[in-house]
Amino acid sequence: MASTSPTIFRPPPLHSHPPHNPHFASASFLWNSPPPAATASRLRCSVSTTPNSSVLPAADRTSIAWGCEIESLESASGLQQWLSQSGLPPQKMAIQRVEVGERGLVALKNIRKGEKLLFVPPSLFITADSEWGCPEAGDVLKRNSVPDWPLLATYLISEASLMKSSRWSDYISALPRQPYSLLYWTRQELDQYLEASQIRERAIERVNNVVGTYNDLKLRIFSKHPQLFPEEIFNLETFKWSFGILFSRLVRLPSMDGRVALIPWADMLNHSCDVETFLDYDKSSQGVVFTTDRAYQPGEQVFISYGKKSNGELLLSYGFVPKEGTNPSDSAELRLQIKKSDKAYREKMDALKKHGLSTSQCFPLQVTGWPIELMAYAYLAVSPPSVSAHFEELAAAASNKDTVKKDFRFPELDEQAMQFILDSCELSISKYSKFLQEIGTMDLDVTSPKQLNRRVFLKQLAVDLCTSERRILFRTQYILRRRLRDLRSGELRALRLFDGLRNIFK
Ligand SMILES: C[S@@+](CC[C@H](N)C(=O)[O-])C[C@H]1O[C@@H](n2cnc3c(N)ncnc32)[C@H](O)[C@@H]1O
Repeated sequence: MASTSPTIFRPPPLHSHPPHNPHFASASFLWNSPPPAATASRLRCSVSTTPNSSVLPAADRTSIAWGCEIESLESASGLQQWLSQSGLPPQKMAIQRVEVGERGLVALKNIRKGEKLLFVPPSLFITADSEWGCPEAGDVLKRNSVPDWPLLATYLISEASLMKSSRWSDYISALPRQPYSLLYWTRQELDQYLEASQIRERAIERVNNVVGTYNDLKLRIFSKHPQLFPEEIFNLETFKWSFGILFSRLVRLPSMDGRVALIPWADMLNHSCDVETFLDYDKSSQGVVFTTDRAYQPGEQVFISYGKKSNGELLLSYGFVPKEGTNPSDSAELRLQIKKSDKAYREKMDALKKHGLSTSQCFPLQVTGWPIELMAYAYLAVSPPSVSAHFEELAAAASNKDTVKKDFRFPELDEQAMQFILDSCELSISKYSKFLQEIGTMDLDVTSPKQLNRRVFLKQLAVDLCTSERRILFRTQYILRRRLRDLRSGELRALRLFDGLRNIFK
């Protein structure tokens, strides 16, 4: 895919574990064509540049002027009323305060296993084709071929700024004013709390992409149409909000060719690692539905799955970490590095480069094992210069391209490769353990109770994430130690047998 823009929302790094469920969208957008010369149309939109400051408590003046505090159910009841007036059929669930996810959909009646629920009609979807309250702004973005994600981010801000005159006003009022997302962590918080986890780098990359996307839109479009996109409304703070909303609520609909959409009402469902059902468009009922994979009784919270995501990925996009040991899709990234002192360092680096890899590479570990790509990388790392003819083959196998043959075997390198992975694993465990020990004594150093609450909350998330990632590393360490022991005792037995035979022949 060619990009003419310096700002791209890069697809998530390629992993070799099974593809994630497609329904909750992952960010991936490219700006494909250069913007045509802007043709000034007659501008007649007016956006409210004086946010309703009465909505915000004094301490939050820098925050955005729409959305709600998630604990409040007032806007949720406004949302339910508007939805039923706008074509949402009667529901077996209602928005309530819940233990998992703060607000969620709770069963009002008995719900059977295998029942279809929701039936949100397409007229209630927000997509890249939705009509703009300010059509001129939408036209400018479309003329500039802005991809779906930044287009939707701008759309949300544009509609939010129209307040009551937007057709989505009741929906936007019920969106969280500050979505739980790593986008809201400062760089210092990311460095401090996620020091041991590879999610820190992904979060920094994501923040940079959002900032880059906003700067790009500003340079190419907003600055050329200041009447349509005033900076008081279209600024980094509001973009952080709209991207936070998209990361935590945008849905990819497999039955609509992977279209991405915000689906009011359906986006009130929280995630559970115990269910597998997901949102999709149902052609027969012409609406977004999901089919329950268990029964619910009145009063129980109803869940869907946001996809087979690790705890780190859930924290990154949705701002929560499931309880330790409850997520079968959990994984931890292990960094493997080829030492500069390696005699074949250059040759290995060149082979890796050819396949889009480098001499320092992360691979996902799960409690059930590790990918074949990691093993190939480890073989390459421990290969002596005498087997340089195989470097290219191993580098190709370490890349996660489906087309590459992966049936390599180097039994003579097995022990060294496993020891290499074990050493990297133990190094990583020591980083997690040091962090978890230090965070217990970390000074929260704040004066306001609001700040203190936030710190305690972030600290807990960091502890939960690091504990779950370290657990996977411990499991990997255990398996590797056992295999190495078996390998060594097998070799020892073979050696004893050989000695025995030699003695007989003597
Ligand atoms: C699609 S929205 C679901 C509705 C959301 N609870 C609300 O009140 O607007 C996704 C957000 O819900 C929360 N959430 C979803 N599943 C959760 C879970 N299992 N544990 C904690 N929070 C969860 C997170 O804040 C996440 O960013």
